[in-house]
Amino acid sequence: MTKVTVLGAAGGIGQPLSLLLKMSPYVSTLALYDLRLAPGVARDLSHINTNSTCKGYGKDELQAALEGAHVVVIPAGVPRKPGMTRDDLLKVNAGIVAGLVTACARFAPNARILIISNPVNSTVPVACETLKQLGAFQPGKVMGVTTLDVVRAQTFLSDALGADSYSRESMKKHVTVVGGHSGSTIVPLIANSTLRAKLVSRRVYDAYIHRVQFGGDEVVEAKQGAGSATLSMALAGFQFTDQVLRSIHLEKPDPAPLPAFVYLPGIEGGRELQSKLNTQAEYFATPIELSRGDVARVDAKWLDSLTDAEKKSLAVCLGELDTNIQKGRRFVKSKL
Ligand SMILES: NC(=O)C1=CN([C@@H]2O[C@H](COP(=O)(O)OP(=O)(O)OC[C@H]3O[C@@H](n4cnc5c(N)ncnc54)[C@H](O)[C@@H]3O)[C@@H](O)[C@H]2O)C=CC1
Ligand SMILES: O=C([O-])CC(=O)C(=O)O
Repeated sequence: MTKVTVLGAAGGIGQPLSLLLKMSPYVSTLALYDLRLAPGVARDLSHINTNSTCKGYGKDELQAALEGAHVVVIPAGVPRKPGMTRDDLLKVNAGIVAGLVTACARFAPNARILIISNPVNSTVPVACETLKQLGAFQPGKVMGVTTLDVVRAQTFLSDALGADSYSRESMKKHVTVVGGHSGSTIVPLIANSTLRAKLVSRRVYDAYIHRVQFGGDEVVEAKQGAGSATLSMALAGFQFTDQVLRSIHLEKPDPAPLPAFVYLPGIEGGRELQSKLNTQAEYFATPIELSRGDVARVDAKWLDSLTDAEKKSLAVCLGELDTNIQKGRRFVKSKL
């Protein structure tokens, strides 16, 4: 019996994400919370003939939505409009995330908390620092969701190589993304040297990296002020949640293929990764090992096979990432 709670469930991401979760065999109770419309969205989904129950909770029902939750997914918060950076969202979204994780600490203290709300590079530090202050921080249970970068990196790699010869599905084993979730903090890594060489010889490598890093802008501009990626994000958010759910449910789940943005000092292998990266940045998106739904270890193996171009991207990423992290930290400190 697994209860999943979505906070921000009536939004552009929340609705399709909830639909996908309603289809999951690993979810028995789906709780949808939002300041508006959640009971309506939940009633709609509750007519679907899968085995989970689905209930909506309004503004004053956060406690009931969270009680007993094993996994809490947070897509609550404002999205970008053209001309804005993700950083511009921090002022509003930091307060929303801090408020919601405070409620998680009270009502679902052992739930895994999956944070989608932007800017992830700062909202994850906001969540972790808030939980630390409450004495409720369990580092392996807080994960920033950077899966959309991975999904894009795979799709765009197939496009850049020629989708006729290189299917999108087959790209899953060849590329991942580390770093953070905005602009140049997004660092795609192509593990397959033959594919990498093909991109370089076609002179499309730099354009490919740029497209992955700024894929969010493409959608924001195309939606002309009506928000940012919602459907591809719902799929990405579902893929990541599914990875966590499989780790909770299955005796021998497949190794987790998707990275997460996590607090390194609190996780086995994290300090080693930090020291190998030679960085002060305590939060970083990296491949993870899950155990019963919690991040048990982070992996530094990928560092051994970086190309010069990837090393350069990583250096740029680390410079910017720590600034984003400190902004999140400062927000929490300013509320003391
Ligand atoms: N991690 C990632 O890769 C991505 C993150 N995002 C981010 O996800 C967030 C949500 O995006 P959309 O769904 O498009 O926005 P949206 O505006 O369509 O939906 C957000 C929902 O959050 C709700 N909400 C606001 N404050 C709340 C609170 N305190 N408690 C519960 N619900 C609350 C709103 O009522 C709304 O229904 C944005 O911050 C966006 O930037 C978007 C795409 C990708
Ligand atoms: O670009 C945005 O604001 C939304 C987002 O994080 C993405 O699509 O990657």
